[in-house]
Amino acid sequence: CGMVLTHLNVHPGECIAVKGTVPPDAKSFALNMGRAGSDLALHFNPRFESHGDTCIIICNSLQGGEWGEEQREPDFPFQLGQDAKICISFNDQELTVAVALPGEQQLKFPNRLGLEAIEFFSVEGDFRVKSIKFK
Ligand SMILES: C=CCO[C@@H]1O[C@H](CO)[C@@H](O[C@@H]2O[C@H](CO)[C@H](O)[C@H](OCc3cn(Cc4cccc(/C=C/CN=C(N)N)c4)nn3)[C@H]2O)[C@H](O)[C@H]1NC(C)=O
Repeated sequence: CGMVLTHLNVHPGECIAVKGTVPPDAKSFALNMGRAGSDLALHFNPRFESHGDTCIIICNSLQGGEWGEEQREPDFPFQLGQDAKICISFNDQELTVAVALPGEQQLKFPNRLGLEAIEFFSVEGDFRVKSIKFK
């Protein structure tokens, strides 16, 4: 039910810079990127309180509609009610998610799909996008 961008053709070395706000009552949001909604190199899912998880970032891939093995990141830079700036880039080895607001944190996730271009990008759940820039 969130924003969906397609036909993006983002290549290694370029980045997707998303700015937005986390609502004060947020439970969870997700940034998804890859070839299509069912073919994600990265599902980046900060959980404030969801699925029994509290303040943890879940990363995973989705191939042909099947989830891979979760990567669970306890370093949690997001704060309820605060703005956030998230820059996503990738190469043949990994995807990098740099959270520049609040704080400064980088998170890496293997490029399991061997993705060569990010065509699809979506935002789901409790995150109000203010701007998206392609750099
Ligand atoms: C312990 C039992 C077995 O283990 C659990 O098994 C679950 C099912 O596999 C995993 O959960 C799954 O994990 C996946 C990643 O791996 C995806 O995140 C998936 O969600 C897909 C999905 C996305 N979307 C859209 C969306 C995304 C974010 C927020 C909202 C809406 C927020 C509404 N806002 C409110 N209410 N304020 C909506 N919906 N579903 C989630 O179901 C758990 O992690 C896992 N837990 C552990 C500890 O292992």
